[in-house]
Amino acid sequence: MDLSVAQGLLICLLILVPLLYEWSPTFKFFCKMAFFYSWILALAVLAIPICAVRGRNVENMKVLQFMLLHIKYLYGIKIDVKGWENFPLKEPYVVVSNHQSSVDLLGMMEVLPSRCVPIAKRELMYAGTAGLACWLAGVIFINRKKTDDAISVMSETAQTMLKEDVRVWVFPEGTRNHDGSMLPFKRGAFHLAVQARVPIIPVVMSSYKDFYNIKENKFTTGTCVVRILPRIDTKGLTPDDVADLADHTRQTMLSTFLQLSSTPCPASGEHAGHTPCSAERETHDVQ
Ligand SMILES: CCCCCC/C=C\CCCCCCCCCC(=O)SCCNC(=O)CCNC(=O)[C@H](O)C(C)(C)COP(=O)(O)OP(=O)(O)OC[C@H]1O[C@@H](n2cnc3c(N)ncnc32)[C@H](O)[C@@H]1OP(=O)(O)O
Ligand SMILES: CCCCCCCC/C=C\CCCCCCCC(=O)OC[C@@H](O)COP(=O)(O)O
Repeated sequence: MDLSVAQGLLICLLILVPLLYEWSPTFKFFCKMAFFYSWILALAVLAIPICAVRGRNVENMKVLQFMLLHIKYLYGIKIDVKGWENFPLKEPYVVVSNHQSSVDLLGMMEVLPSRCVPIAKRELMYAGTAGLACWLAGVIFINRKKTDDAISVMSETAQTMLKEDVRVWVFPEGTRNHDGSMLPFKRGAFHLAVQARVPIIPVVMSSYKDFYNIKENKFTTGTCVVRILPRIDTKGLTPDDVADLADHTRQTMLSTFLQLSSTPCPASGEHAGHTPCSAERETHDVQ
């Protein structure tokens, strides 16, 4: 290509891209998401050799946490954490949290306790450098398509938690949920807590609707409130109690989520397990 044509094209791009970025919310959203994932992949390149020195080790999660903490500043997202005192200082526990989007990574890194590893879908292990960094940091991968395999990994995890003093972070909805509510909870996290006889610490991240909406291609600056709720003990519970434990935890988290997000009452029956939100607001007194 003629040099002057190439220069002309480059100049056009340099002018057009910023203009498009300002004018088209869709383009802006796409750029912000693309940068989010690319930046994480690039940071992982730095993290891998540092983590590799220790080998696969939960202490490496501190390296990832430290390297990811600044991303909220790049995106102008303020994270307001309340309830730090509810994280027990010493013992292992299972953290359960709502899952709206990959942006949850920011809130998660803000409050991730020491020696705490997330349970993630197996596909994440193959996400290039990010997958390798996660593996080195001890992220527990489960195959969601093979329930028996997932259950046996979680049973092994119960042993590991006690033997190696590890905490586990689970998204009990089992998938991302963009609709401003919470899906019914899967039971793995609750079986895990009952098997290991450790408490559950619910963590609720407020709705991103004011600054992030995948359907509307919206990604602006904003504030997310992260609320760490009081522990829910599981001592003396048996597998027969797991369903009630999961329902109780979900009700507590959902009512907190609605309060934090000031979500208007969803139409009844939007998801199985919902109670009218006005009733929830009355019955749950957020700490
Ligand atoms: C610096 C650079 C850094 C670079 C990269 C860094 C990037 C990030 C840093 C790390 C951060 C990573 C963040 C990763 C987040 C990823 C989030 C996710 O991937 S979410 C998706 C994966 N997680 C989950 O799915 C967890 C929740 N799922 C469950 O708990 C499920 O129950 C299950 C997966 C165990 C099984 O699901 P399913 O097949 O759908 O079946 P169910 O209906 O739920 O259960 C079937 C019956 O089995 C019973 N059950 C479940 N678990 C157990 C168990 N452990 N023991 C015994 N029985 C169990 C369950 O009760 C059901 O029986 P029932 O009779 O119906 O009650
Ligand atoms: C050479 C291969 C290149 C692969 C490029 C992959 C790009 C990925 C880049 C970075 C990974 C960042 C990790 C962010 C973690 C976000 C966790 C997340 O949100 O997982 C989704 C999972 O909870 C539920 O998945 P689904 O909603 O069921 O789906």
